Amino acid sequence: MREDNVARIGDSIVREVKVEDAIGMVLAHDLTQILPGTFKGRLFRKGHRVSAEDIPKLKDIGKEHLYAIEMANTDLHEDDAAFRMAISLAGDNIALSEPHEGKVSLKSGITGLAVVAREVVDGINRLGDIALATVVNDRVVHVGESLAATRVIPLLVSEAKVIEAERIAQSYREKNGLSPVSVRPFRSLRAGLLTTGTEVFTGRILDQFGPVVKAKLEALGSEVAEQRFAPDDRHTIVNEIYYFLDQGYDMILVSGGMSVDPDDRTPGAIAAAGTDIVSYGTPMLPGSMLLFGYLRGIPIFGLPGCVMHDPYTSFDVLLPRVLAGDNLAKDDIVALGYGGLHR
Ligand SMILES: Nc1nc2c(c(=O)[nH]1)N[C@H]1C(S)=C(S)[C@@H](COP(=O)(O)OP(=O)(O)OC[C@H]3O[C@@H](n4cnc5c(N)ncnc54)[C@H](O)[C@@H]3O)O[C@H]1N2
Ligand code: MOO
Repeated sequence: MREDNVARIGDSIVREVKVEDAIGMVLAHDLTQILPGTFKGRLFRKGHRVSAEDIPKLKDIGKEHLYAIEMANTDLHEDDAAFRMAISLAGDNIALSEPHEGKVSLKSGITGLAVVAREVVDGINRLGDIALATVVNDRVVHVGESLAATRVIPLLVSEAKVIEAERIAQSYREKNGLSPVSVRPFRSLRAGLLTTGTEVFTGRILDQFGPVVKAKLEALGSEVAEQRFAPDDRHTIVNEIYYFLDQGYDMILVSGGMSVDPDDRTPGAIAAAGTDIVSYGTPMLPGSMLLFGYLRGIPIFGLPGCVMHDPYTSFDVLLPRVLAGDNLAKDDIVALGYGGLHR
């Protein structure tokens, strides 16, 4: 085996070996092929023993040299470092992928709400040489969906850096009693849905709110236990809200009549029923006319027409928070404005 070019990565010594001279050598890391539009992935796995047939394939992906590594015991291989960071971050309902091209993904084991501690993410990314990319906090994730991925930038990284990342994760865990990356499960709630609108009540037009709201709740493991209808009349709407309270439903939804017309009676009726209104008006588009409050401790939503029409509104942000058990306050609504323009 003829060796040229000896270098250091961290405290380790790496030798570049020409691929022609590498038959019998064991690959030190995954090797990636990219065929634009067709394929991007691992062509050779770490640990693969190079054979004569591999040489043209290695040249096709631009490899003229391979690394032979003498690892210092103060360094970690990219796969091992990424895996250790992932373990230190992972909490409830998280499953880890195998290391793949130096990357480990943290995936959800359930449908639930992502918990991602931004201070930990920023703290780890400030260290340099290691990368942690995540989804944003409070996002809905489904089974198998990635919340976060760890990756090391050089092939080998000083173990001290990984220990520092682990310390950041551990100190967050001690302070907050939960892991920096986890998934909160949803409660299964039974909701009453009151659909307002004289045009719907009288049969002039067909209800389109019911199917949309039912599908949204079911997708998160809850249900519309009963749907009722009311004309644009404040007294009737108040009485129907009390009917739902008497039934003991966990959540009350009132659709339609949320805007500025004289026939828009819903916000007034929800207030007249005695609701503690957290906010009427939500700084997100679509969904700005949404109302959220609590009536005798039961979450109650006033749902504007856009919920029926737009696939992603303020309802799609706040409903999962309620299902995860959050008690929403004014500041939670205020925070939706920044980044809340979706139309
Ligand atoms: N001048 C302004 N106009 C509007 C404003 C505003 O602030 N100033 N806000 C807009 C926003 S944002 C929304 S969202 C909409 C709708 O608000 P509403 O909740 O009051 O909706 P409605 O007036 O009740 O209905 C609008 C539209 O949808 C039809 N509808 C209602 N319910 C049903 C149902 N169950 N099934 C089928 N169709 C339904 C209704 O007949 C109307 O055609 O207001 C903007 N305008
Ligand atoms: O409540 Mo409207 O949503 O902003 O479309």
